[in-house]
Amino acid sequence: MNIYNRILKRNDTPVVALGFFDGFHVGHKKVFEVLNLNANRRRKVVFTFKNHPDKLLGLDLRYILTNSERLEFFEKHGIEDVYFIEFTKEFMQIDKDRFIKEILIEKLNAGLVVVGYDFTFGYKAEGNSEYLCKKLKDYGRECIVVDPVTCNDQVVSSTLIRNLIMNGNIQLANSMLGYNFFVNGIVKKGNRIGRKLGFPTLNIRFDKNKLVPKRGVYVTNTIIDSKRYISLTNVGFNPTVSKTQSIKIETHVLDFEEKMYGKKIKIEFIDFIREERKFESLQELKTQIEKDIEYVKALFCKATL
Ligand SMILES: Cc1cc2nc3c(=O)[nH]c(=O)nc-3n(C[C@H](O)[C@H](O)[C@H](O)COP(=O)(O)O)c2cc1C
Ligand SMILES: Nc1ncnc2c1ncn2[C@@H]1O[C@H](COP(=O)(O)OP(=O)(O)OP(=O)(O)O)[C@@H](O)[C@H]1O
Repeated sequence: MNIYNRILKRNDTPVVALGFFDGFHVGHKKVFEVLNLNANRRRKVVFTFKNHPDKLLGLDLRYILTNSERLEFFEKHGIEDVYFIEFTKEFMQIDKDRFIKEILIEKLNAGLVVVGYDFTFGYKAEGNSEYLCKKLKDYGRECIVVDPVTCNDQVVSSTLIRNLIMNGNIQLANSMLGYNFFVNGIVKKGNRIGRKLGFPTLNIRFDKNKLVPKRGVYVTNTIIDSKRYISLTNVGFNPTVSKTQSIKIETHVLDFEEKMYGKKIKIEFIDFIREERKFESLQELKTQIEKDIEYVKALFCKATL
């Protein structure tokens, strides 16, 4: 897959999907399915931004997928060329008609454009999918608008999924994503209290733009060297043992003892177990973690019956 940071003039007539696609949820997947089905041997292209437009407008936004994870999803779904553009104050000034004429027609030479029902574009998001298709047809180009994809009677969106994850509603978020929400990280040194407690944990360093689930304890899968292990993950400040205000993600992997510093792991979130609490003593924390582990072990026993 080619990644372009500038928009160069094309001579072929590619099929183009438009959007930010954070999370690559089931609605986004549908857009890509429609693109693939209608490509007819034309090159499959995505036009997207590196940074979310709302971030430039001052919103403190964390992403469901980091940029490299988002690019991986594009590649897995058949995309050949990505226009991965910085959303700047200058770009923001481009109005809807200039976007269609100068970018989609004169530069990308799009033969077909695929967007979802709620796609907006151009200065102040004044263009919508209906306007886009009408104009593209005037230029003799094809355009398809994908109907809203729903889950549990709700229209799926990146914003909704971010809120579910931030509120600990991982199961519904995962249904809407079509895969388990995950955080990739590199194992770093912790305070080495876990080992003393009898529950060693892998503490991770992760992308500062990655969305972090609500503080608490989760049932997770940890993927190490392509192997999947059942694990329990704590997201929070470890208030029982520390005064830090920076959020930590650490996972206790069941039946796993290896040294891991510097290695890459992936933590997939399955379900929220409980809030993170400040315990009066290490012994109370230890007793609670023992209960958490019993709870998770019982879950997986039932699952294998
Ligand atoms: C399953 C699990 C649940 C945890 N729950 C809490 C909690 O409720 N409150 C808390 O202060 N720390 C909690 N922790 C974090 C522990 O304080 C932390 O793992 C321990 O201090 C070891 O940290 P270290 O790896 O930096 O040495 C939890 C950790 C795990 C693995
Ligand atoms: N549920 C959905 N069904 C069909 N198409 C969708 C759905 N959600 C998004 N799309 C389409 O996917 C493309 C990328 O959308 P975008 O990145 O804005 O995601 P979003 O989920 O709509 O995000 P937000 O919550 O910020 O509105 C757009 O063309 C959009 O219309």
